[in-house]
Amino acid sequence: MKQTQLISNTKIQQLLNNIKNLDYSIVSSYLSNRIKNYIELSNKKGGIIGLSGGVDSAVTTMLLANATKNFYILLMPSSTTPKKDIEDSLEIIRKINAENKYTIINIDDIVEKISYDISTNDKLIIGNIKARIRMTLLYAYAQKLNYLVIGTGDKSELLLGYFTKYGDGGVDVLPIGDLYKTQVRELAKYLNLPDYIAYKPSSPALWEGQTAENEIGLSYETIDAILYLRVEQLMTVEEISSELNLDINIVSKIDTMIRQSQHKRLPPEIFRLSGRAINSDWRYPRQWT
Ligand SMILES: Nc1ncnc2c1ncn2[C@@H]1O[C@H](COP(=O)(O)OP(=O)(O)OC[C@H]2O[C@@H]([n+]3cccc(C(=O)O)c3)[C@H](O)[C@@H]2O)[C@@H](O)[C@H]1O
Ligand SMILES: Nc1ncnc2c1ncn2[C@@H]1O[C@H](COP(=O)(O)OP(=O)(O)OP(=O)(O)O)[C@@H](O)[C@H]1O
Ligand SMILES: [Mg+2]
Repeated sequence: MKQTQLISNTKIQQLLNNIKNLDYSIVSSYLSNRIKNYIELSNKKGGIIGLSGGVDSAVTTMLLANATKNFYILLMPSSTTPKKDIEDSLEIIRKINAENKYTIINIDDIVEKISYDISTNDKLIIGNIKARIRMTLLYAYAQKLNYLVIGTGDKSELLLGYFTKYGDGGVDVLPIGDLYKTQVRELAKYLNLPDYIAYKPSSPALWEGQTAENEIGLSYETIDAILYLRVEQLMTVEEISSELNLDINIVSKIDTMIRQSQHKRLPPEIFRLSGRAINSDWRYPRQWT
């Protein structure tokens, strides 16, 4: 089915109107407060963030700047970063008066060195290396400043596993991790970000011309409608297909992506030998506190 057909699907549009219908003033102040508290509870001084010029990092940067004056921003362009994304990032930095709180580090040399050493020109492998180099730089800066690494993943990407494991997924906290992409765009508008950022087509920019919707093969409108019915309403794949008038293979594809990316959302599996294996359920015992 063509994407235009999917976007003009009125059932999807109606559902999206519901999904988007949040009080963004409350969402915004709640999330900034949570960032502030989380930094304090972690005994850290502030937060560091990678700003790409995309809507997720733009929104999270605004929330961080509203949470604390102790924030720092890294721009880490590579040869595949569009110039416009760097300009848009600098525009956001001006908007929040953070001209003395950012650094630009071009990652091309490091990427080239690693790609050469492992003899690869595979765009996916190199793309994931880029994401992990950015993570490495953010953690180095975080330690230098005694800050936390503030992640930018949204609920749609987290559910689909559309991120690099231990790359952009390697962060300390995910402030917008419970907002679908379509909700993040609404929050961007509430935060007075310009439309060209709020509605910028999502792209990891890991290779030239890459866009999330092309790589996944569906629009975020369709993705979010399916995710919402599957995750919040617990509907079956068949029910969603009939509810949204969508080919069952499309719904199945999203369902499979959620299932196959579970490992990215959890700490590494530990093979249990004792009664107290330190797996994802384990918490230190209450009596310790
Ligand atoms: N069942 C399993 N249990 C435990 N580990 C498992 C596993 N299956 C794979 N793995 C491990 O996971 C690795 C694959 O995961 P990963 O390395 O992430 O690689 P992969 O999922 O193949 O690629 C990352 C995807 O995320 C997209 N991305 C990346 C970065 C940023 C953004 C963005 O939106 O900005 C999007 C990127 O375009 C690409 O489509 C495997 O090489 C393997 O090591
Ligand atoms: N050139 C870059 N400079 C700094 N950080 C970057 C850069 N590219 C990616 N990142 C970091 O990796 C994160 C993941 O990228 P991703 O493309 O998912 O997010 P986004 O660009 O903020 O929004 P969108 O998903 O809509 O494109 C970014 O939010 C940002 O924190
Ligand atoms: Mg992007």
